[in-house]
Amino acid sequence: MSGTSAALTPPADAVAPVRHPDAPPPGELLGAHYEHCFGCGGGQPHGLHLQARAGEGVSVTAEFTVKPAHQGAPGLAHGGVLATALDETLGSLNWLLRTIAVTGRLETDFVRPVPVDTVLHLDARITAVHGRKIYSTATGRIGGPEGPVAVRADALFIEVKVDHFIENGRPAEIQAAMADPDQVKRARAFEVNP
Ligand SMILES: CCCCCCCCCCCCCC(=O)SCCNC(=O)CCNC(=O)[C@H](O)C(C)(C)COP(=O)(O)OP(=O)(O)OC[C@H]1O[C@@H](n2cnc3c(N)ncnc32)[C@H](O)[C@@H]1OP(=O)(O)O
Repeated sequence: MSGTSAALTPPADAVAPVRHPDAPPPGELLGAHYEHCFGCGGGQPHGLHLQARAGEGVSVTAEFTVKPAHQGAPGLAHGGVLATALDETLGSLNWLLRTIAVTGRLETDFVRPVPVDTVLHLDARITAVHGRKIYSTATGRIGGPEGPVAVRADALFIEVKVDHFIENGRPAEIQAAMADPDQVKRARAFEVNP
């Protein structure tokens, strides 16, 4: 069963997404937006270590290998972990717009069970933009990039300013991030008109 709620259907006056002229070229790895991100950071031992790569237009591809730490049922990936993989891949699309945005809504279909050691091949693209609202869709396939769909999602991301993190994040991590020149550089790469 699948279906997209009205909140994830772009309004009639939504526009097509525009790839930023300084977006990484197709094929380039995007890298982690934050070292301690559970989805993409190298500093999380049990994280997903998901690696996203710029695609054509406003699209990305990504891979995530399911590890024993990601189990829900014996030998199978936890659904919340698979939703995280979709969320992270969809979030990385904002590199291509150079916009900072957070997930407002994520609707996920779990189509097939995903065993431990499986490589999940993810593919995501932005479908429309309406003001601060960014509409996107993703699939995760198993057995190869052209294999059967195991999970899919539609999402709505909402554009925010860097202040969103500064005002809401725990001060210790915010101060550490702001003191790290690499982190500041990565945050800038997301900003519109830096
Ligand atoms: C220094 C560190 C830098 C790090 C940089 C990289 C970070 C990247 C991280 C990526 C990590 C991976 C990704 C992650 O894990 S991101 C982490 C998970 N997400 C969050 O924590 C977000 C929590 N939510 C919020 O902060 C607020 O609710 C936001 C900011 C989203 C909106 O509150 P705000 O007060 O700003 O805006 P608004 O309420 O006026 O709404 C605006 C418009 O949006 C529409 N709307 C809103 N919500 C929904 C909804 N649920 N369904 C349908 N529609 C919704 C709303 O109707 C309105 O539409 P319209 O009336 O205009 O038509």
